[in-house]
Amino acid sequence: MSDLPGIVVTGASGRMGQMLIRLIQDSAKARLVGAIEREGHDWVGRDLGEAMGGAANGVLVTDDPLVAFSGAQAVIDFTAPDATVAFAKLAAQARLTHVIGTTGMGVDHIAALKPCARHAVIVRAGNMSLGVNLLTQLTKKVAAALDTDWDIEVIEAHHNKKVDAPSGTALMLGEAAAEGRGITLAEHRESGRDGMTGARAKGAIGFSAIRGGDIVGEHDVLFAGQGERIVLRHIATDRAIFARGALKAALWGQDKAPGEYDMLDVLGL
Ligand SMILES: NC(=O)C1=CN([C@@H]2O[C@H](COP(=O)(O)OP(=O)(O)OC[C@H]3O[C@@H](n4cnc5c(N)ncnc54)[C@H](O)[C@@H]3O)[C@@H](O)[C@H]2O)C=CC1
Ligand SMILES: O=C(O)C1=N[C@H](C(=O)O)C[C@H](O)C1
Repeated sequence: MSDLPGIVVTGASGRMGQMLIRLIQDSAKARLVGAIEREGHDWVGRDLGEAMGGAANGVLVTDDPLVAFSGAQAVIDFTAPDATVAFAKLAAQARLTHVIGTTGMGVDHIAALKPCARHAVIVRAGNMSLGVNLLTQLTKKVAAALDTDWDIEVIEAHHNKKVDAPSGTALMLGEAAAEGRGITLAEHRESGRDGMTGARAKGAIGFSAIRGGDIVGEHDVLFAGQGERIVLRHIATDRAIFARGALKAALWGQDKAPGEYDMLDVLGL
């Protein structure tokens, strides 16, 4: 039996699930000990390696988190909000580090994580990449330097299968801009313009979402002034950047006290 932390991946057949499984299998710092899919999914009960179109790897895909979590040290979860809350309760009982990449979480979902974080480490971020997390810091700094004569818009583009908008990353960037300005995003958020919207509210932080094709994820933070504009941009071309961040978070969490953390904590930014 290896001493390397054992990791479970939820949403194993998903875009991020498969990326994570490949990364962990190739890693010298962790081992893959479980794979979870939703009840009724045709991968459940199958060997994971074969389900992914390769050689058998001895990991059976299960829809039972209790089975998968026994003997694990961390779970990496890129699924859907309700599923993530259910996983958080079980991960807390098993004292596993829970890395949450799932976006589209509402206030109730986020509130439900609080009691879980009393028992286990939770690392949650709408974007696990180094580049985006650094961009949040730059956004905060620029927003702090400019007054409300500068309109702030977060523009994001993603593939045509994405189900939530604005993206988790866009919301992180919007929160960073709000923090820099010393306001709350909840009170100044403007999104979903259509029809006779009226003029832009001074001081609003706006969101625009593009969906199409296979775009991995692109984010601009636009500061639009009179006669000049500043654009801070991140372009993701490979989902591996998110998977690498998530694995880093799972390993980082192994010696931390229970609580809620984000990627700024993990990356030391
Ligand atoms: N934080 C970050 O860095 C990133 C976050 N994401 C987010 O991760 C989530 C997943 O993204 P994708 O992999 O592109 O989606 P996807 O749709 O390809 O995969 C989601 C998987 O979760 C599975 N699933 C749903 N409910 C489940 C349940 N109750 N139990 C087990 N499995 C369940 C689905 O069957 C599917 O295989 C989205 O919320 C997305 O926005 C995606 C990329 C990066
Ligand atoms: O759904 C995606 O694909 C992505 N989701 C995250 C988000 O909502 O920001 C991160 C990344 O942009 C890809």
